[in-house]
Amino acid sequence: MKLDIVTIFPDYFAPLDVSLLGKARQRGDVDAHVHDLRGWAHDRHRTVDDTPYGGGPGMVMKPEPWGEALDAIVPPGSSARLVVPTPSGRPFTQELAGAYAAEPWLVFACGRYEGIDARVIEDARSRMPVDEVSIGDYVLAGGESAVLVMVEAVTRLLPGVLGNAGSAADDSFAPGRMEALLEGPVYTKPPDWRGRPVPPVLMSGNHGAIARWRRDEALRRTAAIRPELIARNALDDADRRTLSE
Ligand SMILES: CN1CCC[C@H](Cn2ccc3ccc(-c4n[nH]c(N)c4C#N)cc32)C1
Repeated sequence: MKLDIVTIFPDYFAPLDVSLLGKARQRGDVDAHVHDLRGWAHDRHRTVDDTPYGGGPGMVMKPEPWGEALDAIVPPGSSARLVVPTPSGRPFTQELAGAYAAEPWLVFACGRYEGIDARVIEDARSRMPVDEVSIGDYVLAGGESAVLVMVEAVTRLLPGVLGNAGSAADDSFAPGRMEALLEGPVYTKPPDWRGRPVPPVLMSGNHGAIARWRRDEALRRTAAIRPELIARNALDDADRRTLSE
């Protein structure tokens, strides 16, 4: 997968060089490049913002630097999808992360101030698919944190990145039977810690009983914390018994 990120804070993306994603980059599974938008701002002060037409608070990101940046990064006819984080975007979900993991090339545009001049998105839509996406119902100061979240959620789904292909398939919200259940509790050594034992079933070696216990814990947690998600799952009689307890 090819990733390009345009931002006025390139240092924000130092985390892309660590952990699993850093290894994926070193292996060549992910070809990621971070671009400083100010490289396409040609005045002495490298200006990327100006006052909003119609008045109002704050500043708006000028269209010219963005237009030149996207022209330079995405040549006409290439197959990039532009992803623009914004609080007014469609929700970023595990399903969308899975769709993005199948894309050959994602370009992320990190806005700041009050956002990017709307004509930048309009112009980009004339030559590539553009998604305006939100990572949640709260307001950040810019798009960089959202891009870090999306890049992690997407690249962990790429073959070989997690190093344990089964993990992503068992995620909450991953397609499949555990469609939208919250993760249950996890445990590791020691078997007893501060007088708190690990649930005995997890050390029983009975894989059927372990799977049932894990699903029951996920059902109970989901019913308690996100009851609206229960209906999104294919429940069997055993599930319904657990939820009726
Ligand atoms: C007061 N104003 C309101 C409009 C947005 C201004 C800050 N900002 C500028 C660019 C930009 C990009 C994303 C986000 C953002 N916030 N929350 C989310 N879930 C996001 C996502 N994805 C926020 C952003 C602040």
